[in-house]
Amino acid sequence: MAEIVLPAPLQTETSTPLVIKVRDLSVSFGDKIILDGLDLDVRKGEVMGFVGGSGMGKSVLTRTILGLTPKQRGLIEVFGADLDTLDLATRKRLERRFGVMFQMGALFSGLTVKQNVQLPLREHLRLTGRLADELAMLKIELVGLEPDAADKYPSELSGGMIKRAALARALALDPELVFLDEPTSGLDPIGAAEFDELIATLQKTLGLTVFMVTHDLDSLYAVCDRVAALADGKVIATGPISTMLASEHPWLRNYFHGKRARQADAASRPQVRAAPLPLR
Ligand SMILES: Nc1ncnc2c1ncn2[C@@H]1O[C@H](COP(=O)(O)OP(=O)(O)OP(=O)(O)O)[C@@H](O)[C@H]1O
Repeated sequence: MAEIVLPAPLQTETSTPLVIKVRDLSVSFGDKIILDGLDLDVRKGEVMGFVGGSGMGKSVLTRTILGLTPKQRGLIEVFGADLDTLDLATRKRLERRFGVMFQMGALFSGLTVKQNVQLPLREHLRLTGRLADELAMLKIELVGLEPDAADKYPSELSGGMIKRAALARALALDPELVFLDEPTSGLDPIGAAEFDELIATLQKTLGLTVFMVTHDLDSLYAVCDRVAALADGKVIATGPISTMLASEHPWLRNYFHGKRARQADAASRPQVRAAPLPLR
């Protein structure tokens, strides 16, 4: 019997596959409710910026998606799989598909940059020492560090170098999805702009999906395709910057129309602040 070939489904914007799907997520610590029925979609190939007031639960959401913080209720799917239901081996295989850059880099202080970058390689792959060295050096170069940074310890690095080393570690396993928790915090404006540019370039060239928690308005303008905003335990708005600017929600009005917001908006104009990717 002849094989029936079905046409490939149309990939409209709304049918872009979801890399992260969160539904009705609730997380509490004791009687303190942090996330309360939160829904979120992150689409394949996009940079999603995640914003919200300090202490609102951005890092808690990231850690819950990663399976590091337990949830009380709700569904979380990463690459279409509910991490809670996977056996250990399947879960490990899935975890190889995402990389994480924690707040402030979170490098191991007793390990060199190269050894830090090699940690995920050693955890997930059986490599010879030489191959692990070569792969780590590739990642170190990929993030714009000089080769001599490889043998330095975190205490010998500048803030910007620490961020780059942490990004190299997050990219060690060639992930499809990268979580970045406040990647530009603590950097001066020039360092932050360079880091934004690096993220945008890597996202484009490696075809990454990026979930980026940030307070940095410049990063939102320069790097993100869409933004999701967190308040009162829920995502209160999702969309491109234009959606955020049009929102009447008091927190969003304050965040996107306050004094610092106007500076970021002005700085995102050509020639003033490098915008590596056009806003979509
Ligand atoms: N393990 C934990 N036990 C108890 N409370 C916690 C725990 N982790 C986080 N919290 C609380 O959850 C709330 C949200 O914290 P989270 O770090 O997610 O905030 P955030 O939005 O990332 O803040 P910031 O922007 O300042 O980093 C805070 O009140 C924090 O104290």
